[in-house]
Amino acid sequence: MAQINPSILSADFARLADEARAVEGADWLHVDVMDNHFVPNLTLGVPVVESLRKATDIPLDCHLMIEDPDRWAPAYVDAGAGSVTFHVEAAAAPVRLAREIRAKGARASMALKPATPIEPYEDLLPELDMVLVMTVEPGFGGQAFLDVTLPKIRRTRKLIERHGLSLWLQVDGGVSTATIERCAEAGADVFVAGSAVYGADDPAAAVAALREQAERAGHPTSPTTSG
Ligand SMILES: O=C(CO)[C@@H](O)[C@H](O)COP(=O)(O)O
Ligand SMILES: [Co+2]
Repeated sequence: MAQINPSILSADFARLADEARAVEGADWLHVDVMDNHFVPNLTLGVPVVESLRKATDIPLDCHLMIEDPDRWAPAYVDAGAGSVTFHVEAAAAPVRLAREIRAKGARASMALKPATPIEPYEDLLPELDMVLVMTVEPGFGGQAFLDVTLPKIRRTRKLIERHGLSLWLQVDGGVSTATIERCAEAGADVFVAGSAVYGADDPAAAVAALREQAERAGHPTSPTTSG
């Protein structure tokens, strides 16, 4: 089944608990952590993740857009994240970091900015539970989807298949009813959507519509779309 992860970056930060509950049919809640160094924007950190964990039953998918994730990522597992994504461009020791995240009980995920190729990191795939291919430059919600990332989604799906792995392949940035089919056809099976969900009159209905569209277009061999 295709998974839809609403990004709270597009939610009302003064009402985060309510905003989390507004999408309770969603698979994961995507939490964008930005440090104003790795990206030119600042959002939230460990205490907010701890509070969100208490406020909702949806598992938390923390996307760390921060420098030195080797140092900070484990604290997000302790705070209650079920999945922690670090940017490979920022990680000093990605294998060690992925192992540490998994050893602490969360899913480990590696993100790639639009211009970062997957091929140099092929050997890391068995250490991971998910790869995130960014479909906009990280830092802000509401940006236009970058079509130039579609070939990388396809190549990443092929590498996952070649290695016989059941990794999830997440896309994040500009995902909407206008772009989700292209992502699903290319092989993505986990879809982050911020403005397309929280900008809708009925966020829960927007999640359901996106999921249905992704499943119809889904790549036949991706583990989450083939049942
Ligand atoms: O990580 C990021 C942005 O850096 C995302 O998770 C955005 O929050 C997605 O927002 P939309 O592009 O869907 O509005
Ligand atoms: Co994100």
